[in-house]
Amino acid sequence: MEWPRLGRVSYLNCLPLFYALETGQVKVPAKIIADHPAVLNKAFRQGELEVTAVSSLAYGKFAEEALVLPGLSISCYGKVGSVVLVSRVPVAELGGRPLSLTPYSATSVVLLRILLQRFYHVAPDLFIRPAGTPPDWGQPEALLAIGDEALQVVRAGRYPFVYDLGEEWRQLTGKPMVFALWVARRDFAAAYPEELAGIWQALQAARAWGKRHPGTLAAVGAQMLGVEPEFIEDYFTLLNYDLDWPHLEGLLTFYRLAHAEGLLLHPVALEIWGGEDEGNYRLQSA
Ligand SMILES: C=C(O[C@@H]1C=C(C(=O)O)C=C[C@H]1O)C(=O)O
Repeated sequence: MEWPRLGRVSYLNCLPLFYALETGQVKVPAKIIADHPAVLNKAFRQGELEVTAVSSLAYGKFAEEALVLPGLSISCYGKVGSVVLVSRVPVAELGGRPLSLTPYSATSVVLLRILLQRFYHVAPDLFIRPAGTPPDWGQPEALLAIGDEALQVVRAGRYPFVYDLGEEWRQLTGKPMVFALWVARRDFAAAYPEELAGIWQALQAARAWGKRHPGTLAAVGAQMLGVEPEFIEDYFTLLNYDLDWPHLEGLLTFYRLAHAEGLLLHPVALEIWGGEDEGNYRLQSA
């Protein structure tokens, strides 16, 4: 086959995992494709990506088609910086008022709806802004943004009330928030286990490279976003790429609440790829 296609989120949040791959410091046997999470979710389902980051919520919907790569995620424990609700008024006053949702996310939209229903007890008038429009399109009272857009919206400081959804989730559940998982198509894992192992190892090696070079990542990220390196260095300390027990607990809690609120139609049977020789590991959300 041609080189497998490896999807990454096109935001700074993936720079610590991908910089070493994209600059050739670590070789990866795959073709890298960068896009918004919502686009990657869809491309994976359509068979256009063999391995990719997908929104955790999206995985919950099509778990039977995908295996989760072990030890990898896009997560936070507490503040994340790049998944935010910003508002002109306190969230408790948003009832019936227009709240714009990013078109690029799956997890964060459901996370926000869980928070609105269970935590804030308020029902704003939610609408999804069209792709390609700026975050304040339609002059909403409040808006949900993710990724670099979220970083920029917060920095611009035009909204007095800022709710970091990683932090809000921690306050509600005490758990890490897993925004995205890395998944492989089942047919690809079955037919090309060595290739998949090669991609997984490259991701781990690239991430280790990133940990050893925080100054380089901060400088590169700063240039991409047009901000000072210290800002990016601080931001990267908020992001976490592990998938340990606390993450899995956070993920299962997220699936359970999404299901309870009618935002996910069924519980999720999670299956983590065991590598070339080990069996897969199965977990079931309540
Ligand atoms: C932490 C983030 O998490 C992201 C949020 C996602 C979602 O809401 O579906 C998916 C992937 C991540 O990019 C971010 O966007 O910065």
